[in-house]
Amino acid sequence: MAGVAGRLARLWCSGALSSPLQVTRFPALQLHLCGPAMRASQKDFENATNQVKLLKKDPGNEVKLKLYALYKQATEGPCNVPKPGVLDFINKAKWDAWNALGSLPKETARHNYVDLVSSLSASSESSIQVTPAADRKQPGSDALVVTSQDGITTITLNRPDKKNALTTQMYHDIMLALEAASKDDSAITVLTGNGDYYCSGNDLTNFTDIPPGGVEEKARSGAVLLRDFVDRFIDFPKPLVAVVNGPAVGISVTILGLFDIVYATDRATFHTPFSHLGQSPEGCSSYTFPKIMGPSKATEMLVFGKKLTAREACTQGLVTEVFPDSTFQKEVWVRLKAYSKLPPNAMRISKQVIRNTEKEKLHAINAEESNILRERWLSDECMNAVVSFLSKKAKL
Ligand SMILES: CCCCC/C=C/CC(=O)SCCNC(=O)CCNC(=O)[C@H](O)C(C)(C)COP(=O)(O)OP(=O)(O)OC[C@H]1O[C@@H](n2cnc3c(N)ncnc32)[C@H](O)[C@@H]1OP(=O)(O)O
Repeated sequence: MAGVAGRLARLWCSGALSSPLQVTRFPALQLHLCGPAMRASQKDFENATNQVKLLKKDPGNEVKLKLYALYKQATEGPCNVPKPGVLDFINKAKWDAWNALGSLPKETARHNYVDLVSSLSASSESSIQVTPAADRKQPGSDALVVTSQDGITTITLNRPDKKNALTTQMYHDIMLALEAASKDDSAITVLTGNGDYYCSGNDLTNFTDIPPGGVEEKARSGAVLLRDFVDRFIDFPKPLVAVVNGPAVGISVTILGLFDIVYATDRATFHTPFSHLGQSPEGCSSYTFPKIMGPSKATEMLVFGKKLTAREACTQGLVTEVFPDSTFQKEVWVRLKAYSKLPPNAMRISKQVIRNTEKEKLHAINAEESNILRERWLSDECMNAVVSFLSKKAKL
């Protein structure tokens, strides 16, 4: 906590807060850092110190540390008191945050304090419970719905009439949603589907949208998109949970190996029919599946296209737990709400400890799988399979 607050505060002093999230979340502050200095009066400052006591929402420890540091800097100037001992966690975190402000002038600190309180007051006036996070970029269509509630950001695939097949736009939107979720206040991020399917994988009509550069260009851009998409899952910093509400196909199955928890209804099935489609595994499954379930079970799925029931997938370690369909939603959300109340920083750090050693390897595997698929997409085997599906001659 102290480290995060310290780093934030140092960035703050250096004027280097530049990500879109920070820009939108603290617009007034950003204006102050980047534009001409406007000064807050002593009266504004006193009003802000009163206003802060009236906030309806707890702004969280990181923000409280920032407020503390700015208040001390504004009233006492640079930190010159002795550093508390390492075991005095709270006072040490406060000291770190204050000390990180360095020689920031008192009146700048006063101004930043007023701006911060005013941005907090504005956001705490909202009484809406279920909202897309205020600073989240909205997806480009309603095929993806993103909500935040109870410390959980939920990304819902919302094309039930097409079994939640992933269009090119949806890949982009999911990447945007993950990026926003990685920076928002939620503790946990969930991916789920609306309707009877979780996801039927890549929308096969994506293959019909051929650019002027022809099929080679299509395959090249598809491989770049696939690689970027899977990279977001590899790098996602918070606990990532799949709530598999029904059958899952193709890429929606393979990326499950990059999730931290997979909860499934007993109605779900897991199907990766790559050979049938003239394609090859993606989503790092060529590495994660053999690791999770052993090479021969992975081969049955990824090479022979064996469809697993939810219970089989659970026995093989791909699914964490299976729930009866009748109680699935209720049981899963009760559980996730309880998890979301755990200290978010501790969860994030524990995830890093579990996952970070493999990240480099996963990125390399993702690059390799995407390259191989680029060639597969140009093969007769793949083109014939897509044409068969599109002409309604073949279904899985
Ligand atoms: C950036 C690019 C990255 C690429 C990454 C690569 C990923 C690889 C994969 O994901 S491979 C998996 C591809 N998916 C499939 O092959 C599934 C194809 N769909 C089916 O076989 C069936 O639709 C089904 C088994 C999923 C469901 O069958 P059911 O009979 O229950 O339902 P319908 O077939 O009537 O489906 C309803 C409508 O939905 C359309 N649809 C379903 N899935 C897809 C899909 N993947 N792509 C495109 N369209 C899909 C289906 O055509 C129906 O549409 P209609 O009502 O207009 O007829």
